[in-house]
Amino acid sequence: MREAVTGAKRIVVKVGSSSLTTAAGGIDGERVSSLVDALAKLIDDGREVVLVSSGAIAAGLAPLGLRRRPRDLATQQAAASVGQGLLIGHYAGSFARFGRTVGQVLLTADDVTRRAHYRNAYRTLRKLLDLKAVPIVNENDTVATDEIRFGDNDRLAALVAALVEADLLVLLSDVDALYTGDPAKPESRRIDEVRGDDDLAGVTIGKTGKAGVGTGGMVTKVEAARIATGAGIPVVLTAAPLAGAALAGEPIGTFFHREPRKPPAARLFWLAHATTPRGRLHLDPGAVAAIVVRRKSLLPAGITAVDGSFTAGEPVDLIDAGSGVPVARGLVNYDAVELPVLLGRSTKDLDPDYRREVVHRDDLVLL
Ligand SMILES: Nc1ncnc2c1ncn2[C@@H]1O[C@H](COP(=O)(O)OP(=O)(O)O)[C@@H](O)[C@H]1O
Ligand SMILES: N[C@@H](CCC(=O)OP(=O)(O)O)C(=O)O
Repeated sequence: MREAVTGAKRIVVKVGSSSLTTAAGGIDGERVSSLVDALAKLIDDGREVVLVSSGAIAAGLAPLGLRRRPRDLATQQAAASVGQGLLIGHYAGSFARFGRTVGQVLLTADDVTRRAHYRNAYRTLRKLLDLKAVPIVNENDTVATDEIRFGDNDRLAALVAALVEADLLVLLSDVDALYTGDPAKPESRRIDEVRGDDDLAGVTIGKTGKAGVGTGGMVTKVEAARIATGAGIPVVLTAAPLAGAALAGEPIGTFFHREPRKPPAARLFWLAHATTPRGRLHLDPGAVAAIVVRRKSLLPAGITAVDGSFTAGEPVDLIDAGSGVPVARGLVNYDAVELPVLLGRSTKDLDPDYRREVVHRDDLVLL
């Protein structure tokens, strides 16, 4: 188990807002420095580190005279816009102590789901690592709208780990491990390892901690751990001040074992876990079998109905019309308004402009 930690060559480390800010608001320079100390040591040991850091919104509060985390998206975005620069400034200064350069990478889920964007994001991260710079990733808060937003960075970190094919994901928070219930309650017990969903049965996974600056609480951390372990990447969850010890292989925090089965391609992971479908295509039984069993592309002939308003290139869910259950998600090749006249029609009867697949098999992930 600890070998998975000490032997990991490429590591994605995610740190939450609650671990970076002072009680009064604003970035806590000392906490940033001690995290950077631990990460710089890893890099000096020849490991590759991608940091996913929250904290932009929290860092922007004090300079804007905001007393608490705003609820509305526009003010959160303004705070993130002010705070992101400050946050990166802190990291740049702190990594400079070790002669290391940092690179800011701001991502939205939509960016990374489309094939060309995905390749681009991967290339940028890969090149930063090759150039021995430390990529520091955050959600692109100023442009992400409510519908497409992660909000928390836990799932983003899991998807970045899949994107860079990391050997390990480390989730750092203000709590030292996953507990069986609210860690403030004396009856809650620490969970050392999680092998699968059975180990989570009976665990009360709660919302954010007392700091009030985090977003997802344990819910999104456990979800992130599921996504990463499903992509074949083990996860360590612990408190930020314990990062160095945990990464040195000490039995600290909660270790989530990776799943043994072969994961789907990383881009499709983003499609399944990071996107919000813009519409639904209802499929007849033949089309469901073609997609689920034979892993074919979706053609107009098997679609019985369409709902939602989407444009070509956006994510849609493919629904088994019989049961109403979503069976797959894919990037659609047509606008919603183009589809009704094509439904149920054989491809050879269609105008040549409309002979392309509705969803190509390479852009499909089973749910
Ligand atoms: N079962 C649990 N085990 C551990 N922590 C939990 C649990 N349920 C809820 N929490 C809370 O989740 C908080 C961490 O989430 P959050 O505040 O979003 O942090 P971050 O900013 O690091 O993402 C902890 O402070 C803890 O109070
Ligand atoms: N992108 C946002 C993340 C928001 C947030 O609070 O995330 P987290 O602390 O990881 O639950 C930010 O930088 O403020």
